[in-house]
Amino acid sequence: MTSYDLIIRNGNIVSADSVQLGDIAIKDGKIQEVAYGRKIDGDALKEINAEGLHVFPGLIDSHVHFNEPGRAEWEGLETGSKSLAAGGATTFFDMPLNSTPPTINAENLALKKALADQKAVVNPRFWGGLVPENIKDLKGLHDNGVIGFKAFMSPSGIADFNHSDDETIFKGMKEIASFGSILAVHAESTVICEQLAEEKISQGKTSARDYVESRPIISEIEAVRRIISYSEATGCKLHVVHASSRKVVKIIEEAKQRGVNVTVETCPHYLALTVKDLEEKGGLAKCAPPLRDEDEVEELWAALANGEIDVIGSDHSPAPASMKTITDNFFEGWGGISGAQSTLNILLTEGYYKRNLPLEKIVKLTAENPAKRFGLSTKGKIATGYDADLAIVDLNESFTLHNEDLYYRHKHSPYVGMTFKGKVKNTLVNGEVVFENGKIIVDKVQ
Ligand SMILES: NC(=O)N[C@H]1NC(=O)NC1=O
Ligand SMILES: [Zn+2]
Ligand SMILES: [Zn+2]
Repeated sequence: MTSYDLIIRNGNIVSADSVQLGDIAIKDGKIQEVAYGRKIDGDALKEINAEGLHVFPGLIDSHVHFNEPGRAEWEGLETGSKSLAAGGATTFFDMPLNSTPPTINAENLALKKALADQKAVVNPRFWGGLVPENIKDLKGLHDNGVIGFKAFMSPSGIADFNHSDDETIFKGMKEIASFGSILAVHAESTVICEQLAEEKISQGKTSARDYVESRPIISEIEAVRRIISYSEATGCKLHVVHASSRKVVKIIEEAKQRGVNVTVETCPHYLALTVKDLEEKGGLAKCAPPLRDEDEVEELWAALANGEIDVIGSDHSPAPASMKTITDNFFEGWGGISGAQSTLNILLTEGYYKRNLPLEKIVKLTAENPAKRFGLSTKGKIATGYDADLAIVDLNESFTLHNEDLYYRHKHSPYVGMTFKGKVKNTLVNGEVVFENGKIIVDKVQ
């Protein structure tokens, strides 16, 4: 009589507070037992020998744009989720925009959910959108299970997803607070960014540096200060996405200390790339907020080490190569980085190896914290009763990322050419091996 579906033997099990040798037994998609320092008795249909390897809780990517339905020529739920699995991620929260129709009412959410059920190889979850037109639809989205709501404080770059003026944000936050959900914001100041861009363009200043200067850190700070005030006035929980600088993080830190219910995310690109990369790699490295200079990058790592940042999300926002090619005008071309497959690689190589960021902190930022913040009560931990969402990693294996290694619909990324130390060997989703020996081995999530 077989007692388990799968036993992972002798792995270094990484949690938010320790790295310990042990066995993990799995049945019916759940972790049945975690045994530290001893062998689990019983047998299983399959065993994985994880000797010399590290077992992480699968990453929860709180921020991706997979663009289906409606813009599958940019990315898709299949290619996007496969890239996550190849990078050790087991759950994603898809953003409401870049898909058409955007996820701004329950009907549109149902369309996206149905597609994800058919195509995703890791667990899908969805953000709803807050736009000036849909305050009345927020409750319906909430009742249908969205993680929370996403609003843009500055133009989104997408015609069918309007950014929210202050009136909309305030009204929306009151409504979202009434049913206890959370608002995630893209926080840049419309006034600052638009006027600076106009000035630059009218003077013919369109270099990478000009683009960066048109979206300065103070523009993020201004928007974050405003939205924190609105959170304090409405009682609405707040999550600031893609902070590019520790100066932004500091504002949030101060608010937390006053008791404001606010968290902050940053992205691998703000930790691994600088303005120099934007100058060298061109459109591939264009995003908003833009990449910053080296000293800002180091400060952001310090903030991570110091526990000032809650969550790392990839903000994977891809587009076809033709839209990422910039010859001389950096105000043109798509702002959005293809990176979902590389989050753990960056945290291990640039964080753990280069800057002594403990593995435990990586687990906190990529699994435990997002699970807690966004109410995924059975995810984010390797413990009895939790979903068996796992990434098994060889910390000693190095590789150079090539275009053909990417599972994206468009096989490009600013990380191509980088050499990483730490390679994902297996990814398990709900107890099922979805990625093994460098290959995706399932068609959809079980
Ligand atoms: N629409 C969209 O995906 N925008 C994203 N891209 C980016 O670089 N920042 C964003 O907010
Ligand atoms: Zn954004
Ligand atoms: Zn985004």
